[in-house]
Amino acid sequence: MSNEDAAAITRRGLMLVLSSPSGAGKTTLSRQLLDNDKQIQLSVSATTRARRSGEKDGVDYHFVDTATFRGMIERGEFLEHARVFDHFYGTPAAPVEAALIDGRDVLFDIDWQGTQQLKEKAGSDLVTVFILPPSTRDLERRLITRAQDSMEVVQKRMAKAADEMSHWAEYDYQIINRDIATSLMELKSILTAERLKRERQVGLSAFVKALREGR
Ligand SMILES: Nc1nc2c(ncn2[C@@H]2O[C@H](COP(=O)(O)OP(=O)(O)O)[C@@H](O)[C@H]2O)c(=O)[nH]1
Ligand SMILES: Nc1ncnc2c1ncn2[C@@H]1O[C@H](COP(=O)(O)OP(=O)(O)O)[C@@H](O)[C@H]1O
Repeated sequence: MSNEDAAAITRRGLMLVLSSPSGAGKTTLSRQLLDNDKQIQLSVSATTRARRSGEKDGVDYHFVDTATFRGMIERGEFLEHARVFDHFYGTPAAPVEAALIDGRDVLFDIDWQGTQQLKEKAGSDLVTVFILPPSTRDLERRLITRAQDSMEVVQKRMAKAADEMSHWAEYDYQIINRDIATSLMELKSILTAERLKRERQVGLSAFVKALREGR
């Protein structure tokens, strides 16, 4: 390797997990990060919940029925799966493995149960971020203005928010999502710093060796 190869230093892909109570803004942040950064791709989960308007099958989620979901569990197709709000959600393993081998990063929008399962499997490849709302009132307002769920579902999600937030300290980083542009900048900063970690830049020793030898 010569000095001109700095841009080609091989890097190990990382797994970036975003969790939050429903309505805190992780879908919005994920979409903006994915638009901004072509080195990271979304892990598209399978779910048994109904599709919301504006959501696309295969893009936001793979929308499946319960029998299909159970079949996927039985065939060992999930990296992790959990029950959230009376529905099943799971992360298909194959696309994640393919991306990481390729040195691409993967973004996960999953709950604390899934994060714990991934921690056991992925260890140091995992970077976890918890998104908090600025206040309870903002959280409720966001769930209502999203206008995608019935009032009953909104109430259910509010009731579960305290539970979900009790897991905040299990995450590496916490972002309070007041203003979306600031939160996006903070998230991008985390990703940039994590990518620069020595242990992720697996091609670095060869690069430095070449530098020291004047090649
Ligand atoms: N464990 C796990 N949780 C997931 C997965 N996909 C989504 N979730 C979580 O399920 C919860 C509900 O997601 P969703 O129905 O899209 O509602 P939203 O978060 O309010 O937009 C959120 O906390 C998601 O992070 C998954 O594959 N595994
Ligand atoms: N920083 C923010 N300020 C105001 N509204 C926000 C902010 N972040 C997200 N929202 C809005 O709040 C609602 C819920 O956000 P969403 O990303 O769907 O949350 P989650 O995926 O965490 O359930 C959406 O209508 C979104 O446009």
